[in-house]
Amino acid sequence: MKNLRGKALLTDPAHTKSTGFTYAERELYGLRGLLPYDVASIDKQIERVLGSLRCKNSTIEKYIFLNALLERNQRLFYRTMIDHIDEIMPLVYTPTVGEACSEFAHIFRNAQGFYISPEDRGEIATILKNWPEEDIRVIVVTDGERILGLGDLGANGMGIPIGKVALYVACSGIHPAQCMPVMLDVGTNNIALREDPLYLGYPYPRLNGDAYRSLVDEFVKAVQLRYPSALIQFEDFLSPHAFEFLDLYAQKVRCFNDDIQGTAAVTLAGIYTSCRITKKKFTDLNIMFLGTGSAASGTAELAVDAFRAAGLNRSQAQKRLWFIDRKGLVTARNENIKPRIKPFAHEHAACSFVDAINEIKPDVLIGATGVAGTFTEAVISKMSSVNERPVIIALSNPTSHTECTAEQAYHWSNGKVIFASGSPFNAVQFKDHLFKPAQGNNAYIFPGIGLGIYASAARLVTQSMFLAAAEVLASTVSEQEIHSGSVYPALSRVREVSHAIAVAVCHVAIREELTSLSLPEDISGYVRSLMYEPNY
Ligand SMILES: NC(=O)c1ccc[n+]([C@@H]2O[C@H](COP(=O)([O-])OP(=O)(O)OC[C@H]3O[C@@H](n4cnc5c(N)ncnc54)[C@H](O)[C@@H]3O)[C@@H](O)[C@H]2O)c1
Ligand SMILES: O=C(O)C[C@H](O)C(=O)O
Ligand SMILES: [Mg+2]
Repeated sequence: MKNLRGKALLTDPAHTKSTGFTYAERELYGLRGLLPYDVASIDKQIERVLGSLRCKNSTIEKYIFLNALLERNQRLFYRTMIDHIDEIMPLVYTPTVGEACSEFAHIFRNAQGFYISPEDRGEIATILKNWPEEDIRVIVVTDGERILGLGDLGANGMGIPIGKVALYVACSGIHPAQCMPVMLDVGTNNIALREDPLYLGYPYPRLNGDAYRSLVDEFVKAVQLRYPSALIQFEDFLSPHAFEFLDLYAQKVRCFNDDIQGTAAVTLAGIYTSCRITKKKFTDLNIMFLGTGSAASGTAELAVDAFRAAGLNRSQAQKRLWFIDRKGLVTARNENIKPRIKPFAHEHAACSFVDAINEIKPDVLIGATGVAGTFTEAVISKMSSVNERPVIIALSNPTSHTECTAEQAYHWSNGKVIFASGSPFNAVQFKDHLFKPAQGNNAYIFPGIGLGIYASAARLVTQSMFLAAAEVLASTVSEQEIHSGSVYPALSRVREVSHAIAVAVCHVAIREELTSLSLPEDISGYVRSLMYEPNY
């Protein structure tokens, strides 16, 4: 415990137990007189935390309160989060984190995470040595250009890596000291931010072209030097940069893009589970996407792998996937089709979104636009008229940017829809049924992927790992959850899910010869032994 004593120990967030120090510890560490009489159990402290939390009037105040707790007492924060994940996750992650990013410069208290600006060019490897931890296993990095559906938030986007790191710890048990949030602050094209006198970031237009790419490259290389065991998670980069960096680095370093690959796996899992409700065969499904960006094309690409694994050839698989953009159906006749969308631009007459649903009759509709209200009543009614049980996944975050709300989905489909959404919604009473929509968020995937990479020390992160993660996630959904309309397991089981995903990742790493570790026979027990449990 770093020989901490007295006030220094009491105020050290990683080591304090606050009122939880026993009398013997108070004697030993020079804490007598520094604490009130009562020795509180962690459960009693949690009760106090929840009492104060629930008095706050707004979600942003709750965010600030929880962040302050994290800075004060790490173990208490994570124990509270793990034990009350349904209540806490939406406050430290999506959707509140969106609000926190928008307000970041105004609610800022203390720097968390690592900031790199263009002025650090040529010195990134050197300044990385300022980070106090020696054994980093997970780095979540953003350049803030596509923060959820909120657009370019510049350095305010740091809230996202901080939130994702909290999920790594709470949802898969990677130790907080081994996770690092990073902001590649290359400027912002958001003029309102640059003009905000309180803005904390590099107050210039975004770097672009070679200047931008070479800074990202320097960062990736510096990480290999300073933290060779780290996994780099690219987060909330705008496409096409998102794809560009994935294509450039995925075969060279231990990295993945969460918006492309993590999202693909969670969405695919939801589709797999929906087949248990609809009784449709997976390989018979037609899937339609609204939006042609990272999340949608990443999902389509993983779906191709899934269809192929289930017996279709590549061309048959691609034909099951359809894209809608702002102008309607993307067909082979369109001009300037994005390279990643080309395989899914099929021969078809041009038509509107609703007409495309009528003609193609997709079983599954996925929204990844970042634009609220794009699943209109006409869209949902049409999905319900061509399907007995339409499957609709509105991925966009935060809640204010969702393609449709859960309430709209159940009402407009007359209770027929199987619905999931990127941001959480409360249960919806429709007629005599209480629907509990599930949260289709990559939070079910990336923590387990990270833990699996940590455990296996795999050199690379591969598509097969995401495919395996999707299968594992789908397999964890219980019959009861399915009955209540959920295609994902309850959040309260997310650690169990992450553990299972990590075990699957280890198996893929062995199968694909990506690890030089000789993993113990009991991989499940081994992975569990790595999971941090915040207790005193
Ligand atoms: N639930 C999750 O786990 C999860 C994961 C990743 C992304 N997302 C969310 O998905 C959204 C999109 O993320 P992305 O990374 O794919 O962004 P992106 O910018 O790469 O893609 C957005 C796409 O939507 C299209 N679009 C915008 N408005 C449209 C409209 N009215 N009609 C049709 N298409 C339209 C854009 O042209 C673009 O192709 C964001 O809100 C993000 O928060 C959710
Ligand atoms: O951050 C989230 O909640 C999911 C996803 O990574 C997103 O960008 O929306
Ligand atoms: Mg994201």
